[in-house]
Amino acid sequence: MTSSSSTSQDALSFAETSRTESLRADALMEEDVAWSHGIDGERDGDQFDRSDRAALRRVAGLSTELEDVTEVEYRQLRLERVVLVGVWTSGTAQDAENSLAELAALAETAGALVLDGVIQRRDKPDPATYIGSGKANELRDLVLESGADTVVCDGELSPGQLIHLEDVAKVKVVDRTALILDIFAQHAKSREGKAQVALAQMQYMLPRLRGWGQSLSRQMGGGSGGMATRGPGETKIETDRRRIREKMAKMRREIAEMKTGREVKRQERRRHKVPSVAIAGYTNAGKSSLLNRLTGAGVLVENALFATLDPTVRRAETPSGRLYTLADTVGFVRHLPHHLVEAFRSTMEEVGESDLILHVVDGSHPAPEEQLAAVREVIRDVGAVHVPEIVVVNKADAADPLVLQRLLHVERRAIAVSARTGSGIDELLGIIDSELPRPQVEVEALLPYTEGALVSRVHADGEVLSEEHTSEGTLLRARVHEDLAAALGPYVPAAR
Ligand SMILES: Nc1nc2c(ncn2[C@@H]2O[C@H](COP(=O)(O)OP(=O)(O)OP(=O)(O)O)[C@@H](O)[C@H]2O)c(=O)[nH]1
Ligand SMILES: [Mg+2]
Repeated sequence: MTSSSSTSQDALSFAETSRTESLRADALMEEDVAWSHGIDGERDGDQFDRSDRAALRRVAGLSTELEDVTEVEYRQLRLERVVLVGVWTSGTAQDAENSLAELAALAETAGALVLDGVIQRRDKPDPATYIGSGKANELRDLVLESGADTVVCDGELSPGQLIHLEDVAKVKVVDRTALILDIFAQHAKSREGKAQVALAQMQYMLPRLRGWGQSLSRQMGGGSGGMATRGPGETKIETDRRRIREKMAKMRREIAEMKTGREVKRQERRRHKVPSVAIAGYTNAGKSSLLNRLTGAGVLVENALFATLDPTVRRAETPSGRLYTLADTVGFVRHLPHHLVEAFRSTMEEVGESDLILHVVDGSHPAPEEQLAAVREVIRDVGAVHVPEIVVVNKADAADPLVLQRLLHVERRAIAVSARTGSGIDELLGIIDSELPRPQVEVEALLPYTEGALVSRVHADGEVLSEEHTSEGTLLRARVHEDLAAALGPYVPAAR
């Protein structure tokens, strides 16, 4: 390391420059915002503390890279070595451990290496430091020992809590919400998905700007020549907030437009009376795998949380030959930040408007019942309670047979399958067939052989009860929708 690089490393005091949201703010607000590049001195009386933090840094050589890292690179750099912290307020010790194990999976999904995890028993999180000042000191030791560069808390922390805990731990502190948002940002593929995530991030960020007021412009600093351009903190915060709000309003309009487009498509499906099935479930339950199994579609399957963020709708056919659509959905997770639920509501509405929900749960997970409950809460949240639900206990190949038995016993309408081996899939297809709404009108029609297309339509959209090839044409008895019944009208024999 040259001396110049260590100087700039000092300037980029770790804890202060590294809040996910502050750089995110930079990225979200794009290049039209000229951040001031102040480095030092915005918060007086903090100088010693800050050099202290710089001394604690364990990751070498970041300073030179930081100036032009992309968001993703930033995250990989920053969420490299993490220590997890949970506050256990209710439930059993096992519940607390499961929750922290899930946080570890989330952190790994975000690209972090989990070094350690601690759980603290408290009646409620400490208003100042989340875990209490004594524990915060212990945490600091743990951070030092393990060489972690980040602490991830299993909850949503107030801006004040984040700052206090950072002051003690002397490394960056992020909460579960920020982590989920980060993963969402990484995985969203469609324009709408990306826009929704960006909006949720801004929403999350907005109230936290004030808490960081005095040091925000310094946090934004990345260059070594920034001191001269430093602006007055509070005024700048106000400008930033206004710009973020403007950007959010614009984004909301754009999302509304995109939603109209999707609504049109959905109405088209409804007009054609194609029944729809939504695959919902906890993240990593195997929803995409099941979709693949059921339709042979090549949907991304990853052993990562939130591999799917954009709704994927596939055409499928029941064993009896009826067409329906099968939609993959975003995975649910406990403590999904409420504004994120809001942001994803449009995606989840699809679930509410489907004819059947396949609620996939990972049978090999330590607490599948909890996952079921968490997902149902969201299903209730988006007003989809009226939609019939089949519980699909997946990963039967890897699950404890006793757990499977228990789930199938408790859940009234449940089936155990393995998307991996294919076991239970035929039975599931049969259930889908019988659960899908049936066309209402029963007709008999004699279709001349020139009307092959209409015959095909009856097969695809309706339910053929009998079919006979006569000398005059195809004699069909079928249940069909009103539209199709009208189309068949001319061929319905006047008298039997
Ligand atoms: N053993 C076993 N593993 C499975 C089965 N189905 C899926 N998996 C694995 O579980 C992991 C998650 O599968 P996905 O289909 O991506 O899960 P998902 O519910 O779509 O996940 P998200 O989109 O991230 O919410 C992958 O590693 C799959 O290979 C199964 O039946 N048995
Ligand atoms: Mg998926």
